[in-house]
Amino acid sequence: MIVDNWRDPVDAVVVGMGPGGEEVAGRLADAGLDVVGVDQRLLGGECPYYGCIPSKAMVRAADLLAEAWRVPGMAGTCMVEPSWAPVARHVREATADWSDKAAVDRFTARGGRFLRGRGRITGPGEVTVEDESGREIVIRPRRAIVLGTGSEPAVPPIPGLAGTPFWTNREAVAAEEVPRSLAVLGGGAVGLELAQVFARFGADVTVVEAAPRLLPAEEPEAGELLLRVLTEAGLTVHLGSLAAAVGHDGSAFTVDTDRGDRVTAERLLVATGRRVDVEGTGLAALGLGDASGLHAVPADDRMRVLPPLGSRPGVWAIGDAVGRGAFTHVAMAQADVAVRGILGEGGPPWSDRATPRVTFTEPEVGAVGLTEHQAVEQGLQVRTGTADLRSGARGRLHGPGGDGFVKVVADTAAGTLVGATAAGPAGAGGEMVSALTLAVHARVPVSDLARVTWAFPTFHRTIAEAVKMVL
Ligand SMILES: Cc1cc2nc3c(=O)[nH]c(=O)nc-3n(C[C@H](O)[C@H](O)[C@H](O)COP(=O)(O)OP(=O)(O)OC[C@H]3O[C@@H](n4cnc5c(N)ncnc54)[C@H](O)[C@@H]3O)c2cc1C
Ligand SMILES: NC(=O)c1ccc[n+]([C@@H]2O[C@H](COP(=O)([O-])OP(=O)(O)OC[C@H]3O[C@@H](n4cnc5c(N)ncnc54)[C@H](O)[C@@H]3O)[C@@H](O)[C@H]2O)c1
Repeated sequence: MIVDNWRDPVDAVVVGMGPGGEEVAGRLADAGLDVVGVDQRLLGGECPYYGCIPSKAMVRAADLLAEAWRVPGMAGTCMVEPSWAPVARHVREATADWSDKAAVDRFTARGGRFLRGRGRITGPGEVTVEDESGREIVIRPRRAIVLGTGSEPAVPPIPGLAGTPFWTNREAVAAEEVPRSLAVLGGGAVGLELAQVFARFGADVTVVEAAPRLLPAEEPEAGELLLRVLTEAGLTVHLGSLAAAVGHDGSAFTVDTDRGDRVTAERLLVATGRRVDVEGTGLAALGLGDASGLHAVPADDRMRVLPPLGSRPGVWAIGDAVGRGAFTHVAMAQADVAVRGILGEGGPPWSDRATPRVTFTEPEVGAVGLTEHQAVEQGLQVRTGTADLRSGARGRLHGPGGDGFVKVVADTAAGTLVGATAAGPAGAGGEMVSALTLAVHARVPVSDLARVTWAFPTFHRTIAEAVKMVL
């Protein structure tokens, strides 16, 4: 093993160059700091290569098909022959064929230096990177170590699963063909977005979800609506079902659930959440307890793991690794807080009070802040209002695919919204929730919201109907 000390002065080392790490490293480089960005895989992380970008390219194609199927009865006749080839091509283009050359060039053009390898903290103020040739490089930055190590698919220890050719999101987005049948473990965002895509392209899809409803982290109304729409479209959904055993005979998977159901499918997608490799960050070298027992990197609301002390650089952590929302916009917002901290600028700390999240199924489910259940659990006096999208003119006109609702959660003592959900046709749920995000973020009094003039005939006029109920 060759161990080398990094010779040039370094101000900051960013370990993990996903959307969060890339933002921190790029902005610090822009500010004139000597920055080394380290990633063991691709500069850009999960989102551009295996997550948001390829999955949304696939969702867009599937939505186009669904709209075309709605032409009969509303706009004439339409012959649609789904083909996966252009989708696979679009995904390859959108991911630059899983090459980060352009991203590395962009980063180095900003003055950063990129090191491909696995980094870990090996002592106070010290990061050791094992590069692809096995060489260990020790870097002692003067100002900051930033952990942006993200998350990876969590694969449950289901008997028989290990060693089978199952898919996670990483294989699913690289699919060159649509499987005849697909079993999906997990009815969260990853599972449902991809389940609907493959079903729309002709796969016979079965979803196995452990919780009693789909999208269990969101309002129950969202899960109920998705269940109805997906089962009407021919998907099979097993709720409250844990996969107890998996088998693979060389051509097909079997999944046996704890409720005695057996699902057989050509492909199996495991979409049961994400895991953070806390131990792999080397946190224990900072004396931060037994890192192997932690599910996320502990950071305060300034994204600090350890503040700078004397000549010792501070340690910051951002993104999926800190376990406070696994979304690209969360990683970017936390990156902004960390950058301001490292550069000694002021500004607000991180808050998830008005963090939006969108599941790009159809109905598309946008949500912000607290669900009703979470608000009650926090001891708030809660009033909710729910209005069907079809109670408005636009929803009624829309025809097939127009299912949706707006639900608002008000804190009656404060007189403001603390959470909201907007579900609607592809594109609409996420866009409708933008207005609600602003309302939660800016703590707009419900009495003011009730006086807003919303354009006619839009889906978002349904917000007015829901808000009336919490006045
Ligand atoms: C299928 C799918 C769809 C998604 N869709 C959306 C969406 O539509 N909208 C949205 O907001 N979010 C979406 N997400 C979530 C989003 O991708 C993540 O929240 C986001 O990528 C997190 O960014 P990050 O910077 O924290 O880390 P990541 O993107 O996870 O990147 C971490 C990087 O760190 C590297 N790394 C880890 N450990 C080390 C180490 N020890 N040394 C060196 N490098 C290391 C990894 O190789 C990786 O490149 C989706 C996720 C998936 C799986
Ligand atoms: N549109 C988006 O913004 C988007 C899209 C995809 C993913 N993401 C992010 O990535 C994260 C991970 O997504 P995900 O869908 O993998 O995780 P998730 O945690 O959202 O959902 C996983 C689901 O799997 C279920 N589950 C767990 N173990 C199971 C088992 N053994 N058998 C059956 N079901 C089981 C859980 O009950 C849960 O509903 C999300 O929380 C989200 O933050 C975001």
